[in-house]
Amino acid sequence: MSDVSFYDYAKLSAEAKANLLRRSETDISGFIEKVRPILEAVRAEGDRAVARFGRELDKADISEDRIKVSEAEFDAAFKLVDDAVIDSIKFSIQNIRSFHEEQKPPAMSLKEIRNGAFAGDRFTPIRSVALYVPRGKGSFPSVTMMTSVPAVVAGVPELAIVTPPAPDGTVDAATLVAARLAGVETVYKVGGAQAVAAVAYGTETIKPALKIVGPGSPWVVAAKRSLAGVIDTGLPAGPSEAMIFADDTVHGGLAALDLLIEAEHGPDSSAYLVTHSRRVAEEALAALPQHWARMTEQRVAFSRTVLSGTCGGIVLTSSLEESYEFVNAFAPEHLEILSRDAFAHLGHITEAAEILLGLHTPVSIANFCLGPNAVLPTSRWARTFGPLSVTDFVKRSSIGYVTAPAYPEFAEHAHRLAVYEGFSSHAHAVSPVRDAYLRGDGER
Ligand SMILES: NC(=O)c1ccc[n+]([C@@H]2O[C@H](COP(=O)([O-])OP(=O)(O)OC[C@H]3O[C@@H](n4cnc5c(N)ncnc54)[C@H](O)[C@@H]3O)[C@@H](O)[C@H]2O)c1
Ligand SMILES: N[C@H](CO)Cc1c[nH]c[nH+]1
Ligand SMILES: [Zn+2]
Repeated sequence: MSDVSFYDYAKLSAEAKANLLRRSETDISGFIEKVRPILEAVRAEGDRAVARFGRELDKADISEDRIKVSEAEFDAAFKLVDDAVIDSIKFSIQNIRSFHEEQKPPAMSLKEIRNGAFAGDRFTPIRSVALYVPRGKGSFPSVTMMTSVPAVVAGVPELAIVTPPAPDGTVDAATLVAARLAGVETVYKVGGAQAVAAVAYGTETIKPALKIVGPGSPWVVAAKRSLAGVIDTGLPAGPSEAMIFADDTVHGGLAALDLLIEAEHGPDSSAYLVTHSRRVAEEALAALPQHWARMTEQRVAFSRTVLSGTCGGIVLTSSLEESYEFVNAFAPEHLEILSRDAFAHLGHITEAAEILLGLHTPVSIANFCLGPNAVLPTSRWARTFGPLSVTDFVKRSSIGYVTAPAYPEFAEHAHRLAVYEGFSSHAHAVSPVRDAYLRGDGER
């Protein structure tokens, strides 16, 4: 297909290579401006603004008294969703739970640092967390599972899902089923920037939360960035992105098949095939029309936009080393290593949020049901952030305990350093003044 962006990597200038690293959300300043009045209205008017934006932006039949999903709506959802889909949700939740249980830190660990002096960590759940489940260019029971399961494993006592209402004023039925099966009781019908504001400030119906996690459109990303001083906004998860790394042991048609997985999310997705094999690149180009012929019109349009634009396409390198270089520079959200010897490449890749190995681990399996979390950092944040995990739902306190026999040695060193730094009270607290109190004859 001539309208697919094709890059001969070795021939690109440094500037052109840098341009390949851009994402649609790289410049989000326009959205920041546009969400400001939404955030302000929710802060000032609460439920009234939430319902109004639901009607205006989601075109939903929604009023202030129907923002919270009722028990009757949960019951109806279980009747609406096909039994086979409920089975798949249960299969996925089992795997996601099994994976995340391994991440649960011990409630407390103490190490004897020196004789009689102990130090360690204690982990306690964050008191309240909101889980953002998108619904615009798709419905996402999968995101419900990926956010809810680690939160429940962590033991967060106050959990609530926020998700946009559909035009008939309902929440996606499978999202409600997944929420209940994962152990989340509360769901609010609010999405976009107004959802982030509602859980940051609280409204008459919606309880404020300490943190919000979950991926979303640029509206959600912009609202999170704007309210980062009010609520903990967790790892930055924006529009989906994937890179398919293929060596010369695979068919390019298979690489094209997997390239389309994340390219179909929306026009703002990013999706690249990188290969040093011209045969693979040409087979991929030739296969795309066959794959498009099997897709829905909307998904063809999204993926064509992505693959023909500046955030997607095929990158032909001159060597495996150059392919590794491009992957690491891009730091993708999802990476497939499509090779009959995938483990041979793994050691060369350091910057990717999720690395899927071999011919039988397409992104789809990881998106839905393998177990690792599919809420992942986008926009090159994989260079410093990891996937959503149980640790995102707990906070760590340091614990220290010095016994009487260990105290004198520590006091001596602390006193010396306090004097050096010029802190007189710090020094007095570990001086003979303290010793007098400890003996029981302190100053009166
Ligand atoms: N990183 C991840 O783990 C991950 C997982 C799943 C999905 N995603 C990404 O999340 C995103 C989901 O986006 P989506 O659109 O499907 O759902 P969304 O829920 O994030 O966004 C839809 C909401 O945006 C708001 N909105 C839409 N148009 C607006 C306008 N003109 N003005 C103000 N607000 C407006 C509306 O309130 C609407 O409810 C996609 O980019 C997808 O690729 C990422
Ligand atoms: N690809 C998304 C994460 O970037 C997850 C997902 C859910 N459903 C489909 N895809
Ligand atoms: Zn996906």
